[in-house]
Amino acid sequence: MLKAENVSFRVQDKTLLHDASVECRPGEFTVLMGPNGAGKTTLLRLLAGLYQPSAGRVLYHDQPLSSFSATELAKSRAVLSQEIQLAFPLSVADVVLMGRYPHFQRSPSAHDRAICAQTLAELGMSHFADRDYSTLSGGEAQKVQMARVLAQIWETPPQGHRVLLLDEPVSSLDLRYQHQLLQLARDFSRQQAIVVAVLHDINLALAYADKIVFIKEGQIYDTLPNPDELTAEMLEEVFDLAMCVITNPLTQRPLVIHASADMR
Ligand SMILES: Nc1ncnc2c1ncn2[C@@H]1O[C@H](COP(=O)(O)OP(=O)(O)OP(=O)(O)O)[C@@H](O)[C@H]1O
Repeated sequence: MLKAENVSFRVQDKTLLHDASVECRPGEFTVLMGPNGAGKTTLLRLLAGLYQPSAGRVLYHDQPLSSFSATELAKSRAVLSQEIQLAFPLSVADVVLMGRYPHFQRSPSAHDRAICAQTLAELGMSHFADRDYSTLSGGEAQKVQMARVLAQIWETPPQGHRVLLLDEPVSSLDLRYQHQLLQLARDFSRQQAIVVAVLHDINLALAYADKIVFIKEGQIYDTLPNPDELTAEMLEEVFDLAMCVITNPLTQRPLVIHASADMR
């Protein structure tokens, strides 16, 4: 279990997140949603241990996240950030291999390379292995970064569960790959991994999330353990848009349609 207990995060005199509590369980795909600047990335980075809470605590397997060493964490917790810039030229294969850095000393084993080849294949990117990463399109680069984080936590550690934290992982992907990547993330959670993703598309969240956490103005507005119970009223409050929840004729699941705030 990965758990935030009453966490707050302040920078100088500004509170970016206030008193947030969330529980992310193995086997579960949790989605964080909310308006721009609400605090989603801040919460994800707190869950990752990349930020230290100003108040409250983050627990991983019932122990403070801060009690784990960086190397220990890197073997079981991977983070896909929004913008990734490389300072020097690398091939796609080398970028994916970066995910294996916590697992080898001087040079990667055949096993490390095999895992990287497999994750690149999972993302349909094998044929890009030798390409200069800097020449990739935004969507291609996003798929390669997903292959990198999957390679990092491909194997379950002897104790505990793997944690995959994804910040807007489909922002550059076409519709088909948005579904493919989220399917992959959900399948990954089903191997008893903890998966948390920040998404902006409520319909994708509804299609893939086991739990949706809504964040607004630096606070958790609501947590929906069953996304099918989503109401238009709640969405209107969070996003300040006119919303309607209908049934998707293709899936028979809830589908959200929206219009400008003037329609409310
Ligand atoms: N280092 C910082 N100093 C001051 N303000 C910051 C800092 N980092 C983030 N913020 C502010 O904190 C707020 C929350 O940021 P965060 O990145 O968590 O939002 P978000 O919900 O992920 O937004 P988006 O949907 O736009 O990505 C924003 O208003 C942001 O400008």
